[in-house]
Amino acid sequence: MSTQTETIRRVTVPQIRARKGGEPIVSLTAYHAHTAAIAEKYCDFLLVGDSLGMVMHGMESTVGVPLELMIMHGKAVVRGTKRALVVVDMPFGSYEESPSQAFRNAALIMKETQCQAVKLEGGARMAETVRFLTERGIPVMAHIGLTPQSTNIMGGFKTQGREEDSWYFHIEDAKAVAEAGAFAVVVEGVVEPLADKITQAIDVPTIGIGASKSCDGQILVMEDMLGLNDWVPKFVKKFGAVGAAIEEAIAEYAEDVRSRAFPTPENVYSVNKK
Ligand SMILES: Nc1nc(=O)c2c([nH]1)NC[C@@H]1CN(c3ccc(C(=O)N[C@@H](CCC(=O)O)C(=O)O)cc3)CN21
Ligand SMILES: CC(C)C(=O)C(=O)O
Repeated sequence: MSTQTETIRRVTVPQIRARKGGEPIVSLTAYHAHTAAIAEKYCDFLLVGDSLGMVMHGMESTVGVPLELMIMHGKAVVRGTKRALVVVDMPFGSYEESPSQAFRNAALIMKETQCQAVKLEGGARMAETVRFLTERGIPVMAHIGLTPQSTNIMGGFKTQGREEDSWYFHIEDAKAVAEAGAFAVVVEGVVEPLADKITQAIDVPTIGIGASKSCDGQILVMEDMLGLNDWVPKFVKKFGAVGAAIEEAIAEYAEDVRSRAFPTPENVYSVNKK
């Protein structure tokens, strides 16, 4: 009898990179082991996004998210999955200072969580860091357009590229990170013709969120597309009504507790018969 167990291989970075111009790449954010296990049945990669600070922890932006929180949720998602590539976001303040700061924290994220790649925000200004990490064994997913960690500079979460004269800079950002070795680029919150131009300008996949179907793949915050959050950005399509389903179940539970309809005999332990 063979003692070898069948190993389920995770999707790899080169496999994602090779999907440029092919079948759209499917991805979602994931913050917990159980939802990640469901999502990986249908997704090519899962992102432990720093949006978790807002979605799970009630923060007003992603600026306050600590590295430890990213590591904690990264571990949960890696433990809960077998097949999907897992990317963990580098939080604000953990990588911008220097390439060596970025390497130290990215290596910590990878060692602690066993994820396959990290994501960081920024275009041309982060190209040197993207190259530094990639050359040292850390795959990097870049993130351009609307970069939420810069909310205090932008004065909110503002759609980018509404003025045509700004397109050049976004396209240069995409080229800079792709040439520096990023294996994919998240393009967030940009007008459709710009998303199209960015996708055509680089030879690695673009992963769109609020960036139209021109991109090589799509990502959404899982809670948004499930219909768990009341307010969602315009670019979200709600594919479910999970918030309503949770409320219905909790209301029924409360009613059953108050009327003593729950627990029922099936939910109660019995004494051993002598
Ligand atoms: N739940 C959730 N979903 C997300 O997609 C998400 C987060 N949180 N947190 C981190 C960032 C922030 N994101 C956001 C948040 C708000 C808008 C927003 O208010 N957009 C306006 C457009 C404003 C404009 O046109 O300038 C909208 O009406 O959709 C966009 C992206 C995307 N990310
Ligand atoms: C919205 C996605 C792309 C993200 O960066 C996040 O979840 O933090």
